[in-house]
Amino acid sequence: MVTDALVVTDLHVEFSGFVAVGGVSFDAHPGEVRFLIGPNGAGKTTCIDAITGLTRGTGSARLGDQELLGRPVHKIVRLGVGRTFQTASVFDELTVLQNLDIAAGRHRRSASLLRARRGVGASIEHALAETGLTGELATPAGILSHGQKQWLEIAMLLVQDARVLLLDEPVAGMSQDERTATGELLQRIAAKRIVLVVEHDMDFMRRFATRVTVLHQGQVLSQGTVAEVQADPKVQEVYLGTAGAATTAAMAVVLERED
Ligand SMILES: Nc1ncnc2c1ncn2[C@@H]1O[C@H](COP(=O)(O)OP(=O)(O)OP(=O)(O)O)[C@@H](O)[C@H]1O
Repeated sequence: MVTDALVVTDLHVEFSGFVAVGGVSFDAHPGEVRFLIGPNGAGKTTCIDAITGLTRGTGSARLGDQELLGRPVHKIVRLGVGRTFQTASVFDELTVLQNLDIAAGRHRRSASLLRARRGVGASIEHALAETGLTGELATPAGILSHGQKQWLEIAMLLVQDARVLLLDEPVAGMSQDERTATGELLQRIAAKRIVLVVEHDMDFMRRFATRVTVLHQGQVLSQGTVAEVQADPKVQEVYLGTAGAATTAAMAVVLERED
């Protein structure tokens, strides 16, 4: 399965007259780990919210020949667009397998959990192996490490066979090893699916992004490879100037390393 491109054109989102996203265009293809970065309030999450139908946007967001904007959330999910949130939204009291069952739309009675392994479907088996969670099948999600919870969310999207994975700050709060494992996981997933990552972590972006779009105040500031974006004086000004205090230090480190 190789999916079509996601093409966002002239996306606008307003909140009571405030322009949060003011004409953003970018595209994402299978085979690349696509990053959306920018200072706090740049409009990154709002772009994802609009693409997934949580927020009303105008312009266009097409997956292949299907327009996503204007469709209800469940129809967009059915077209194969999945997302994660900044805070993992797994069911803590349920096991890893039960969470994956829910994602797969399956209902498994408690008694059958005892024979859980035998009843694991191929798609769940694959998602568990891909995300390194095979050994955690019967673990309640609530006691997984922070990184494992994020991987479970990604596994849930794989079980749903999402063609597009929109990931909002997937490595926030992760250890260095977990970040590396996540980056490698995203590279594997991106071979056949569209992976779009919203991140603040510049080191992670630098290691794993194939193409980057930099947003600033609801507009595209710069777009290109990591090297191109880092060399762009506009990006340097935003990250090293007055804007984006939270990410300035991180970007500065990246820029220094590039020298
Ligand atoms: N529901 C809403 N109502 C009003 N304003 C909103 C709403 N959601 C977002 N905004 C505003 O839109 C702008 C863009 O927010 P958004 O969350 O998309 O930024 P972001 O780039 O994802 O930032 P961060 O990195 O801090 O998550 C911000 O100024 C934010 O305050």
